[in-house]
Order: sequence, then C-alpha cells, then structure tokens
Amino acid sequence: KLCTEGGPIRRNPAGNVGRPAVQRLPEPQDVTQCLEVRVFDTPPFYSNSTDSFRNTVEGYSAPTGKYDPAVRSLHNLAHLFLNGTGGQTHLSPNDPIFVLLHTFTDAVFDEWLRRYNADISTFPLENAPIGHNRQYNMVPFWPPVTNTEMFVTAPDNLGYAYEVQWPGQEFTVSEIITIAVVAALLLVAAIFGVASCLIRSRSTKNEANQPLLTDHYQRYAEDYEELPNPNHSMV
Ligand SMILES: O=C(O)c1cc2cc(O)c(O)cc2[nH]1
Repeated sequence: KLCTEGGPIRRNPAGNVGRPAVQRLPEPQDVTQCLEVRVFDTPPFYSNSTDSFRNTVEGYSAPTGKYDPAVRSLHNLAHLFLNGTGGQTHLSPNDPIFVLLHTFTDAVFDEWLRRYNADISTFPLENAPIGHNRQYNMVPFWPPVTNTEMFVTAPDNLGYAYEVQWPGQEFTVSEIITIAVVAALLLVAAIFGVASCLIRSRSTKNEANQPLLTDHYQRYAEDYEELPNPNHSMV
C-alpha cells in the first residue's frame, strides 16, 4: 500500500482551482521550445533566471526561456497539475509518477547536452545558490558527487541511453511566409517552364511542316517553268 505522511497517496489532477494556469499538462511543443534555449544558466542562477535552459526545464520560465513569475511550465507544471501528494515538494517522491516525471526531465537534459555538445564551461563557477556551483557537491546526494561529474550525457554517465522521439518543430509565422513565397515562386517557374516547352514544341511542329510548303511552292514554280512563254514564237 502506498502511503504518505498523511495517509494514502492523493491526487487531484487539475484540481488546483485557485491557479487556472496549472490546470493543464505541458505540451510536446513546450519541450521543443525548451530544447531551443541554448545557454545552460544565466545570473542570478536562480528561479528568476531568464533565457536559462536550467530554469526553463525546471519550469519557472515560459517554455521559450523568458522568465515570468506568473508562469509554471514543464517539470513544475506537471507537479502542480498532479496536485495532492505529487504537488508538494516534501511529499512528491512518494507519488510513483515522480520517477516517470523526473526520468523524462533528465531525458530532456540529456538531449540538451547532446544537441549542443555542451561543455562544463557553461555551468556557473560561482555565485549560484549553495550546492549549485560547478565544483560543489550536489545536495543531498551521498556519496558526494559534484555538478561537474553529473554534467555528462546518460550513456557516458549512467551506461544507458534514453529512447525518446522528440516532438517535431512547428514552423514560426515568418517561416510559414517564407515557405509560401518560395512555393509560389516555384509554381510560377514551373508554369513558365511548361508554357515555354509547349510553345517550343508547336514551333518545331511548324518547322516540320515547312518542307511540305516548300515542296508545294517548288511544284508551282516547276509548273510555271513548264508553261509556254507567251513571248516565244510557237512557229
Ligand atoms: O510551485 C512550483 O513551481 C512547484 C511545486 C512543486 C512541487 C514539487 O514536488 C516539486 O518537486 C517541484 C515543485 N514546483
């Protein structure tokens, strides 16, 4: 039987009625956008950092990376959507979904490391909260392990790889316009090409008719030469 401090596990997905913004789960597109945030972390290396991949995947920023105190996304949004046991920091590991959510969150981090071939120089060396500087041990793990040691892809660090089909990228408005313009130009070029081929084949046909005309006129010319010359005497 699964129990928390307060009794059996409780969930009330989307029951966070006082917070409409957390009554939905993250969307695949949110993951796509989060993976486009190139910089690992930005000052103050905290939950109000903007354009920080770390703060975005954690879910304190919008999926685009822009910090907004009213927003909860990705990891945090999933916790808050679950509500109950899964929505409270001190209890959430008691909810079995915790393992699934955190494994997926780690898979997003792993994909980010792989995609940008990230090296540790992007990890804050100093001024991050306690336990979060590059060479500090990660709290509360035992035996001690530094952030540097964990800033490695899963196959190198853990000996396994995540099998995830990352959602495809949706096109932006400007990309859609560019694609439409290029498609229209290609269409015009194709119409022009077909039309000029048709015109050329017609004129080739006309040229093919030309010898017949020439023969025709030649025959008239020969007939004309055979006619008696009215100026010549028939005597
Ligand atoms: O308010 C949040 O963003 C929030 C709630 C919550 C609960 C939890 O168990 C976590 O691990 C993270 C978290 N973030």
